[in-house]
Amino acid sequence: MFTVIGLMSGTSLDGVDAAVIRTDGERIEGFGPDLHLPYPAALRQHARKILDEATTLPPDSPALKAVEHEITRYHVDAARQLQALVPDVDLIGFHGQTILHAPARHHTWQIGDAQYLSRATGLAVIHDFRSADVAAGGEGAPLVPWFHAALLNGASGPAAVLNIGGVANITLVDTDGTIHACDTGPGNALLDDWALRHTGTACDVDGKLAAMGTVNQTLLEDLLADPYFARPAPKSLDRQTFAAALDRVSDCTPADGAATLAVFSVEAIRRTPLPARPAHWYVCGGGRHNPVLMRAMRTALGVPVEPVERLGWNGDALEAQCFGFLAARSVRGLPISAPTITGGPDNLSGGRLTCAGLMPIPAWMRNTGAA
Ligand SMILES: Nc1ncnc2c1ncn2[C@@H]1O[C@H](COP(=O)(O)OP(=O)(O)OP(=O)(O)O)[C@@H](O)[C@H]1O
Ligand SMILES: CC(=O)N[C@H]1[C@@H]2OC[C@@H](O2)[C@@H](O)[C@@H]1O[C@H](C)C(=O)O
Repeated sequence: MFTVIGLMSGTSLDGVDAAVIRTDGERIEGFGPDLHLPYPAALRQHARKILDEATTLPPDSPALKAVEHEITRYHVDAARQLQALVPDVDLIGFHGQTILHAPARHHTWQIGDAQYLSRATGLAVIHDFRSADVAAGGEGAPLVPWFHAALLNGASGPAAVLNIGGVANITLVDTDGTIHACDTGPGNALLDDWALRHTGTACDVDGKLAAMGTVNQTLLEDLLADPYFARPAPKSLDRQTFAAALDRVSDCTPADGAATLAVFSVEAIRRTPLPARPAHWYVCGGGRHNPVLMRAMRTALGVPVEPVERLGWNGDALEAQCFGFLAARSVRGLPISAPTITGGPDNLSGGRLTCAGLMPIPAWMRNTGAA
């Protein structure tokens, strides 16, 4: 068993989620403390600019390097806070910040300085989780399904775990244990951008704006006509894939636009082609705090839709815990992707190990022969 700190900064660009997990990458012995370190507004803006320009940015761009350093600094801070609470951590799983995801061009780009994180914490860091699968022809996302399946621990299916982050993704564990997954469509990202544009707040807090609006059905069907939604899984998205939807709803009132974008996310979930209809949906990610999204999903799906807390899970820390879990899988050479999850050719391991400078070889590395 390893004690691992998992670090995740998602597509919402809202900050770092950090969590401690005890796991061997197969079984989960337990969880330690978790925390969220929000990015200040200026860093969000800078990171957003990098993300918007990522298709043309050279990797050595000074602006990119500055944002990468600043983002890593928050990860260092988060990891150190957890180290102060849990002194015997073995390693770190560090997702980094996705600024571009283009698997069709064999490219996925997470920024973050693993050397700096390793040096500052004295710990070995597993990072770059997605590129091995993308290089092999897979989508490189979503990667959370192995973790969802381990948490479900053979519970009778078919059950769906839905993450509503900036992008939304689903894991379906079928009755025979097969894990199916894909990104379903937008999650909160469009709503966040719309809310920022019209209210100056980073998100539509508690869905208050959307709740006052009426869905524009013509626009909604127009948005859902995108071929992505009919494509079978596995499939994955960049945060900006549906950014043009904001222009398409630009003539709506702020409230109607928010209502239409909220139902866009929900209908994209409902229309996702799945091999089995889930009898139960468990929801994690920030979108489960939005009552408009949750209400619309209950109406659209017609089966129980509940936050993952119903299963005793922590829906805000789940992705951070996941990258701790995947780090443990990585050091053991276990798969973190699979053909039914990311569409790659095989069950593949992934992640890269970075140890800063002359750090003493950790005990776990001697035991696993990974050194
Ligand atoms: N009270 C709330 N009301 C409405 N929306 C909320 C609320 N709380 C959180 N959110 C939404 O949740 C988002 C953050 O969700 P989360 O942290 O799961 O995203 P992420 O991990 O960055 O994304 P991804 O999973 O795509 O990487 C916020 O940007 C916001 O849109
Ligand atoms: C490329 C990338 O960072 N994708 C994220 C994003 O955020 C949600 C969805 O799109 C998911 O595919 C993935 O994150 C989770 C943690 C995953 O890999 O499972």
